[in-house]
Formats: sequence, C-alpha cells, structure tokens
Amino acid sequence: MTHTVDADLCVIGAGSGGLSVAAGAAQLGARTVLIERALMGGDCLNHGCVPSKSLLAAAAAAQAVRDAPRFGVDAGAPHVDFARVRAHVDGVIAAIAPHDSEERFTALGCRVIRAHARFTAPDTLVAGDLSVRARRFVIATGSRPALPPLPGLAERPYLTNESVFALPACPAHLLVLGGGPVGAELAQAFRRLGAAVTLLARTRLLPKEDPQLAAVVLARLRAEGVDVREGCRVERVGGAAGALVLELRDAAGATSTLTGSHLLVAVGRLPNVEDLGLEAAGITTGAGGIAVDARLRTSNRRVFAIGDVVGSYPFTHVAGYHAGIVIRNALFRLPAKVDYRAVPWATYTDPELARVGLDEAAARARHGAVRVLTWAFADNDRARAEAATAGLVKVVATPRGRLLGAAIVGRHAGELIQPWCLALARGLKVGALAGLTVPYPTLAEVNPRVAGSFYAATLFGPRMRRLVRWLARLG
Ligand SMILES: Cc1cc2nc3c(=O)[nH]c(=O)nc-3n(C[C@H](O)[C@H](O)[C@H](O)COP(=O)(O)OP(=O)(O)OC[C@H]3O[C@@H](n4cnc5c(N)ncnc54)[C@H](O)[C@@H]3O)c2cc1C
Ligand SMILES: NC(=O)c1ccc[n+]([C@@H]2O[C@H](COP(=O)([O-])OP(=O)(O)OC[C@H]3O[C@@H](n4cnc5c(N)ncnc54)[C@H](O)[C@@H]3O)[C@@H](O)[C@H]2O)c1
Repeated sequence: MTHTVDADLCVIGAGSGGLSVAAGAAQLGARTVLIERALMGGDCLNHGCVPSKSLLAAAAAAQAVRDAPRFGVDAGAPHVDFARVRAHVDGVIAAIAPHDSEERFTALGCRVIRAHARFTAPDTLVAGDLSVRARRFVIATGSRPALPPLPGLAERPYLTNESVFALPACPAHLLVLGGGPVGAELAQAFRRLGAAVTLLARTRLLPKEDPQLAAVVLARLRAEGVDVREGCRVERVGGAAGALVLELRDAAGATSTLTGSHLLVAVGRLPNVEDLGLEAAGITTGAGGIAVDARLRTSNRRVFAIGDVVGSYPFTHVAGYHAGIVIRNALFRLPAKVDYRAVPWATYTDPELARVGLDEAAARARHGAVRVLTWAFADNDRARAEAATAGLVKVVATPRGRLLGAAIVGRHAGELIQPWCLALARGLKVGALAGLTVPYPTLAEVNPRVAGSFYAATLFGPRMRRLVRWLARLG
C-alpha cells in the first residue's frame, strides 16, 4: 500500500542544485522531502567536478616533475602508480561525501527518499512505495552524457564521465571524442599520467571560448604530446575492446583510420527529463531541457526546475545560484529572477581558461564599437619567476569604460577572474580595477595592469605631457 507524505517542498535529485535547495529549505523550517535514485551528491561529486579536478591535481604533480629541470632540479621521469592516483581521486570523493550524505540531510531535517521519482498529478509524485504531495516541487535531475549517432559505437566499449574515473589502469592510448571542457581537461590529465592521447574536435578545441585564448591551451596540449585534431569528423567506430578503430574524415575531406585502446565520449550533455511523469504534471520541455521562466518556474506554477536539467549554464555554481532563486520564490514568495550577466566559468586545463560576461565577438555584435584591452602573463614578474608566462588577460569595455566582459588564460585563471565577476555584477567601470593596489609580485597584478591600459593613451599622451611641463614651470 502506498503511504502519503505531505511536504512544503519536495526536491527531486540530490546533486549540486537539489542539495542546495533542500539544505536551505530544511534549515529555514520548511517540511522538506529530498528524493535521490542513485548516488547522493549527483554528478559533481561522483562523476564530474570532484574526480576531474582530483585527477588533474595528480596529473599536475607528474608534470611538475617533468618541468623541474627548467628550475635546475633534476628529478628524473615521474613514475605514476595509477592505483594510487585512483586512491587519491576516490579519497577526495569520500572526504566530501559526508557533506552530501543522507545522514547529514536527515539531521538537517529533510525526509530523504532513495528512489526514482515520477509525477502522477500536478501536485503529487510517487517514489518507491511512497506518494509525496507538496505545495512546491523542485526538479533538479541534472544531465547525462550525450552519445553521438555514430555507426558502431553502441556495439563497442566506450567511456563517458560516468565510467572514466573508475578505470583500473591508465589507458595505453586514449581517444577523446569532443573538444569541450570535459574532453580538454581529461585529455591533458591522462596524457600527463602517461597515456598516449588523441583528441578529435569537430570544429576547434574549446569552441565556446575566445579563439585567441583557446589557442594558448591548444598550444600547451600539443606541446605536452596530446595529438589534437581540429575540424575532424569521426564517421564510424570499429575494432574491438583494447584496439578500437575510428574512421575519420578531416577538414579537407581526406579519410583515415586511427586505433586506440580506449574511447572517451565527451560531446555534450542531455537533460534528465525521461520517465518523470512531466505530462501528468503539465510540465513542458524545450530544446535544452525543462522550460522555465526567469523565476525558474515551469509551466506548472507549483514546480520549479534548476541546474543542468534546464540546459542553460551547466555548472555547479549555477545550480547553486538557481537554488537561491528558488528559495526566495518558493519560501519567501519574492519574485527573484535569474540574471546571467555576471556568471563566470573556468576550464581547469593547465593553463586554465576562465571568463565572465561577453567575449570580444559577442561584445562587438551587441555594442558595435568596443575597447579591447590585453595584458600578457609574459609581462608579469611572478609569472616569469614561476616560468608560467603562457597566458593572457583580455577585457572588453565600452569606449567610456563600462565593463562588458573579461577572460583570462593562464595559471590560476579561475581564481584571477574573481575581481572581474564582482566588477561586472556591481556595474563597476574598468577604472575601479585600474586603481587597485595588489601585492607584488603576484599573478593578480595582471588585472590592474590590463585595466590601467585603458587610460595609458590619455595618461601618457601629448596633452598630459604639455600639462605636466606647464605645471613644472610654475615652480
Ligand atoms: C567531467 C565533468 C566535470 C565537471 N566539472 C565541473 C567544474 O569543474 N565546475 C563546474 O561548475 N561544473 C562542472 N561540471 C558540471 C557539473 O557537474 C554540473 O553542472 C552539476 O553537477 C549539475 O548539478 P545538478 O544538480 O543540476 O545535477 P546533478 O549533479 O547531475 O544531480 C542530479 C541528481 O538527480 C538524480 N535524479 C535524476 N532523475 C531522478 C529521478 N527521476 N528521481 C530521483 N533522482 C533523480 C540523479 O541521480 C542525480 O544524482 C562538470 C561535469 C562533468 C561531466
Ligand atoms: N570546468 C568546468 O566547469 C567543466 C568541466 C567539464 C564539464 N563541464 C560542464 O559539462 C558540460 C559538458 O561538457 P562537454 O565537454 O561534454 O560538452 P560541450 O558541449 O561543452 O563540448 C562538447 C564538444 O564536442 C563536440 N562534438 C559534438 N559532437 C561531436 C562529434 N560527433 N565528434 C566530435 N566532436 C563532437 C561539440 O562541437 C563540442 O565542442 C559542459 O557544458 C560544462 O558546462 C564543466
């Protein structure tokens, strides 16, 4: 017999978005139900951000050994013990897991249900042998890897982000399909850990990023031995486990074959909208996932949707941002709306690539005349000291200095982008960063330096020189 649970708020999915809403709601005293059908923590903890950044950290350690002679330190070739690399990755997940656990959420006051949830009516869903009736629902069911309609793929073993972090040994030759952030980060990680890696990008590496900045990442990957093939189409997968064969067509139309031991598919994401009973709840979907308005309400006004399942900006911090919008709408009845103008993101290759706001092409398309400011890491003393001179900061502003966007490729770009996030969110002008005093010698000096270049022509121009000479004559 189905038992019915009544709640103020019912959250489907215990990933980055769902956990944030549930934690907030329970701590605010709302009767909260949280439903998860698989692992608590969702993609970010188990198959996404956490294992990928942990693997990249191990890879960076191996690379530091290779780079040591540059500093006069000879450490030989790194010996990578992949079982211990895996133990590091698993250990990081295990250390974070209690924070996302059923126990913690139960202690916070949530009723946690471990089952698949499916709506049966606009205000009711079933999960296992329970029926949940709630005043408000939040769908936070996330996304899964998209699979290209490639002949031969379904019949062959392939990896996705859901299986790649569980590999028992480093692949001999990893073929990476897709040149987005997943493909780029994992190609570099596995190359540094000892695999031969070929990355096949349909257009170019990191096609959503400014080409000038993406080129810096591309150059580094190639310098480290990743065989990056841009403008390359995979037409068929053949061979067998351990010796997979890809049939390729390059930009000029020439065909060839490529053999590798493993294939990682990283060609984008699909929203988890299937088998949710969306029709029974009167919830519509669009091209990217569940359709929502600016308050993240679905076509059923008592149901919100957040995170990857709405298909806007598939990042953990955006899922968390969505959670805050929903709390204000659902619990405080405030008409809070999303504003994506200051949403940053970073790709954690080495060098990292981070951005916020409009890139140069989008700024020109929207504003016509814009000022583009650049500053090279090669001109930064700390970057020189650390031999990390490959990098660039690029800022786009209106001719009057209103900030439109910033992007950084270089060491710690994900950290260095943060003042630009604040400036954009608060509507500050480029001058606000130009006047900033930061410690010397830090990489962070690139920010005031690039901002200061906005004024260089005026400051050191003939009019100012005439003024200074005139003032000097006054005695
Ligand atoms: C390899 C990789 C690396 C990444 N790295 C980063 C990064 O560095 N930084 C960053 O910001 N983002 C990163 N991301 C993206 C990030 O992981 C996602 O944006 C984030 O996890 C989305 O959170 P979510 O809550 O929307 O979904 P998820 O975290 O996927 O959670 C959804 C949950 O819902 C559950 N669920 C689904 N359907 C049902 C149902 N019907 N009933 C019950 N439960 C259900 C699922 O089991 C899952 O646990 C990465 C992604 C990948 C793949
Ligand atoms: N650092 C981060 O924040 C981070 C890291 C990893 C993933 N993520 C998130 O996960 C999402 C998924 O990442 P992703 O890299 O899988 O997707 P993506 O959509 O960003 O990139 C996939 C790439 O694969 C290409 N592609 C599509 N079909 C192809 C085919 N048949 N052959 C070759 N290339 C093909 C696309 O043109 C695209 O460039 C991202 O949108 C991102 O938000 C974030």
